[in-house]
Amino acid sequence: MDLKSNHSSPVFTDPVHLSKSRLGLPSNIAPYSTAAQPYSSSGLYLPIPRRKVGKLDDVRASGWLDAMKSSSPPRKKLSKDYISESQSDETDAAYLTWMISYPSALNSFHLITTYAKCKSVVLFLDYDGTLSPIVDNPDVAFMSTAMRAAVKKAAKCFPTAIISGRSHDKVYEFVRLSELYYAGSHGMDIVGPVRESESVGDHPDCIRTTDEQGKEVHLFQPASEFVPMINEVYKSLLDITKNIIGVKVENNKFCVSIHYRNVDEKMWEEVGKNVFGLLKDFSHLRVTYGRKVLEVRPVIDWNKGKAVEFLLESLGLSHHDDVLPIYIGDDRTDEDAFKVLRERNHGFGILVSTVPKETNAFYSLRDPSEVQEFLKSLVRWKSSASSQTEDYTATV
Ligand SMILES: O=P(O)(O)OC[C@H]1O[C@H](O[C@H]2O[C@H](CO)[C@@H](O)[C@H](O)[C@H]2O)[C@H](O)[C@@H](O)[C@@H]1O
Repeated sequence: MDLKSNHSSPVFTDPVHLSKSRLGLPSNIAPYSTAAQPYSSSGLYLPIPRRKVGKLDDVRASGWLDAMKSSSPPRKKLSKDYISESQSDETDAAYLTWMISYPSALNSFHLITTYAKCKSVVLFLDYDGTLSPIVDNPDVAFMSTAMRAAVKKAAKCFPTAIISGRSHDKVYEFVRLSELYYAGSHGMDIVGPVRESESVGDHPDCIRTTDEQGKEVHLFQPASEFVPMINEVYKSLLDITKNIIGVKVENNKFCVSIHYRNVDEKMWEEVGKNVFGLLKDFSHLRVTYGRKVLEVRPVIDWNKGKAVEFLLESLGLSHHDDVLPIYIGDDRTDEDAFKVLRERNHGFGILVSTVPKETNAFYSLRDPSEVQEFLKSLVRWKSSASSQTEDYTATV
């Protein structure tokens, strides 16, 4: 997608200054807070403050190796192949127990649609591990044709957005559906719809431009000032990790991913030492943890949860009780979005996982094939609900 941009984004925003301006975004999200506050329709600029610097991230100061391990649980399929039957039964029992708290969204489908009745569903979908299976080489994490068809049909029924850690362009290349909204780089690269009635476009970090198809869109890049720094760190990371077999460094425009999936576990510490060692010189960058990946990103209070709020607002769906946002994701970074929905008591998250995990989601699905089934079920439900309404209208 070739987006023409000539705007430089003031990331180091002053919340006091911002609070004087207007935007239809939640105004009362406290600076430095990751928790969403109740919505106020008054609508002021959403401050995007830097998180406090000078203080190391909790896991950055110690325990990053544990965090690298715990964010990367072994794949169930592998463990089933290699562990004894009794261990496997134990794993299944633990999963079943976990599912009491996080029931399958497929088994709970009737309950979900009963709740969704008369509400407008909005879909937020993570990409890797949700729409495409996790594979060793991130460059070939393609989604299946069947999944693309399911997402396309879902997008015909419900506003649908992809929220990914990958750069906007890369995730768009994989998904290739122009009817969706995209938030790349963990929400730091959003292409959203233009709605004349909304004031989202007045935000200083938001520009109006055209996409590849010539469609008018809002481009929101709250971390654009970090691009030179991210490029510098990307180059340094390539250099300092070049002798660690299996490391892959990926430039995601507003963040950098350092993959250790193909690195011998004995060398994970070496990977961490290099990354955290380098970041000592970059106090405006921090690290988050994904599935066998460390992600270096700017120290701004922006994440997938904020991206969900931004998109809901762009769509004019933020303050409606009859809107039901559903977010499906598999990663730690998706927890920010699950948390926002849970705390606002507005919609719910569905965690994709084959292993029990602590989560802010309400429901679970095992893998992308179940995600596909869930999307297809939603489309069937929507179509039958619409035809029932049509029948009723024809009768009266
Ligand atoms: O937010 P997402 O769309 O889930 O993106 C998160 C990261 O996904 C990718 O890495 C993950 O998937 C790879 C392909 O299956 C896998 O090899 C890797 O181990 C996973 O961490 C992507 O490459 C990253 O840039 C994203 O940040």
